[in-house]
Amino acid sequence: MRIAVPNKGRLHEPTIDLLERAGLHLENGADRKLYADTVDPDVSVLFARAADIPEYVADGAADMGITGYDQVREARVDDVSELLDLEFGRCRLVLAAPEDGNIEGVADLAGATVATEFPNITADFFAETGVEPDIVEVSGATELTPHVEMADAIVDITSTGTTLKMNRLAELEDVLSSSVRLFAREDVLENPKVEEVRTALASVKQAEGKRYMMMNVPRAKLDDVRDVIPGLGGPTVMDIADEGPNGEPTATTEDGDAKVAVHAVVNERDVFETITEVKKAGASDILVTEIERLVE
Ligand SMILES: Nc1ncnc2c1ncn2[C@@H]1O[C@H](COP(=O)(O)OP(=O)(O)OP(=O)(O)O)[C@@H](O)[C@H]1O
Ligand SMILES: O=P(O)(O)OC[C@H]1O[C@H](OP(=O)(O)OP(=O)(O)O)[C@H](O)[C@@H]1O
Ligand SMILES: [Mg+2]
Repeated sequence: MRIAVPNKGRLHEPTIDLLERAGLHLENGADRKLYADTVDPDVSVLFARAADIPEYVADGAADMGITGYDQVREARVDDVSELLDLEFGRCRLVLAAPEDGNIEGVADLAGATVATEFPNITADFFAETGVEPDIVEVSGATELTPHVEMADAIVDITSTGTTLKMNRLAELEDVLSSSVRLFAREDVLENPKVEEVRTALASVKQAEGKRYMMMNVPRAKLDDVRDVIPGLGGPTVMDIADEGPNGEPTATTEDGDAKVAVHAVVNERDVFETITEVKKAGASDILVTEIERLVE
């Protein structure tokens, strides 16, 4: 099973990082190599340009791919299926035109010229509107084209909006929302490795924003603590087996009540409030740790 991943650009690092966190550590992948092995002898990696990845997967140079949804749509590939939204590389393709010009909407673009790195997506967008401008394909610096009279408007990527603003361009329409996706060629979907890779990557996404909380709770207070833990499912409750030098239980309250250990998975944003609440309910020795992976 070969996975095509971006060889450079802004998607390279986060993709490699995700594979690592999913347990697919890269080996023999020193700079400028086309291929890398992973710790799994059945999974290797092909480094390719973000824009080429959908075609490489469709043509069989790789079996699975990780790249932007914009690139998958632009490549117009058949026979590939999306498996997972990896939720990074979030951006939008938008139609934009000079702020102080006379293009204020799609209707003003009949007979005009639109420059883009995404001619197929742009053509599909205009086909829906019934307005058919000329579409000029450029390979970068699209934002400059309206200022050198190459185009009246552009369809380009935006995320923070800084580049559009710097080039005095105003957004007119949303064309496509994108994020990075995992996908595979349809004829390999039955291969169990595909599901293994998908589960491994999904488990990293599942764990993001989650924390593991551990605490000791007097048995008598267990219900109170349970009530304030917003865990995924119920918390896990365990007896504490420790014994003191004379065989007596060490995990007891000052009054000699036995304590139990309570473990729970909690959303990161709930941790602060949960600590306050469980302390109030009688918990002590509270520990919060990160979670690498979570398979539900
Ligand atoms: N500003 C952005 N914010 C979020 N995601 C982005 C942004 N720009 C691009 N992307 C996503 O990253 C993908 C690749 O863009 P990137 O700029 O890394 O490569 P590129 O410039 O097309 O590559 P190359 O340098 O090989 O020509 C895009 O197709 C899109 O999905
Ligand atoms: O809304 P913003 O946050 O300003 O992002 C938008 C910019 O990001 C991308 O370029 P990138 O930085 O990848 O440079 P590139 O042209 O070299 O690909 C894209 O092509 C836009 O120009
Ligand atoms: Mg770019």
